[in-house]
Amino acid sequence: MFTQVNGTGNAAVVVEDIRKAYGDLKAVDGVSLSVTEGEFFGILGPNGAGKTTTLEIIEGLRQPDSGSVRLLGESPWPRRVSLLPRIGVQLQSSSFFEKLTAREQLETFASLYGVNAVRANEMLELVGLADKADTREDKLSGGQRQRLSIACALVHDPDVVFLDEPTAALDPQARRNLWDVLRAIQARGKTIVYTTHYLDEAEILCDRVAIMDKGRILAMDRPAALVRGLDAPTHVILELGSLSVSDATALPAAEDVTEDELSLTITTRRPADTLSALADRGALSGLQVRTATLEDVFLDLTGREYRA
Ligand SMILES: Nc1ncnc2c1ncn2[C@@H]1O[C@H](COP(=O)(O)OP(=O)(O)OP(=O)(O)O)[C@@H](O)[C@H]1O
Repeated sequence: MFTQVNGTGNAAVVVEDIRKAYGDLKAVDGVSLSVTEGEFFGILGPNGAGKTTTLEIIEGLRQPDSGSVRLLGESPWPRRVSLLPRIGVQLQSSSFFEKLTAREQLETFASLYGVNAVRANEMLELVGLADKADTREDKLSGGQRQRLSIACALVHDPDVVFLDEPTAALDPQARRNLWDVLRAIQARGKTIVYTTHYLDEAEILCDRVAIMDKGRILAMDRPAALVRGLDAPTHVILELGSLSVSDATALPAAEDVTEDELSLTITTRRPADTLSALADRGALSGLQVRTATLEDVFLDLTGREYRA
């Protein structure tokens, strides 16, 4: 009934060649992907890349012009009621019931799904809002409201959770708190499909990512595999004065050495060799190591600097 993906498990989502145009604009231009059950899958890309449109087509909220989607083995379009209890959807702009507290919002969603209201408290715990249970939604901070909307998407214990830019517009601390929530959701065995324009975040959270630009997927793999595939050099940065430029240049695998008023930077493609030689010399003071990131992958794929 489900399609096997690389023999690792069942496919929760299978998308084949979906397209959606708005007039002349090809918002989604031939996207194919599959997501395995239990996987944390990220759809990444700058504003306007087509992430939301892709997600909404998978969720069954939008009809593609062509192509096919299987969600938990079923076609989500036209709207399929049997799928609704099995999927949780958090939209970019979440709407709540007016004048209800956080707990009441969740209890209302729970009752719509015929779920025991006890789940409301569990969800408040999961998203770290237990102490805000009796606070009205319009009195919550932006980050707390995001977490409440995720709790609402989860209250009926769906198998697949869709989150559209859940960490957008959050301050760094709130983003990190939400990462813990997302990890906790995955630890419960849920499949997560989420969009973000934060490449650094996706690199940390996702099992696999699809990098989108202008309606197309440019690359899809584990973040580490995408970065490794670049064969980009590592920068080993030391405190100024820990080593002379000529000594640094003579280190094994050192390709380039530069100095500025604060630090000495050694460029290498074999960081282990360079670092062990530095350790032998006791010259590791102020050590920082910078490897390539998904932003470098985006630059490599598009020839443009990544701008969220
Ligand atoms: N209903 C619509 N009518 C016309 N154009 C649309 C509509 N929805 C989206 N678009 C356009 O399609 C393109 C893709 O939009 P989409 O929202 O899918 O991108 P996105 O990657 O999610 O961007 P963002 O991060 O800004 O949400 C954009 O150029 C957008 O302006």
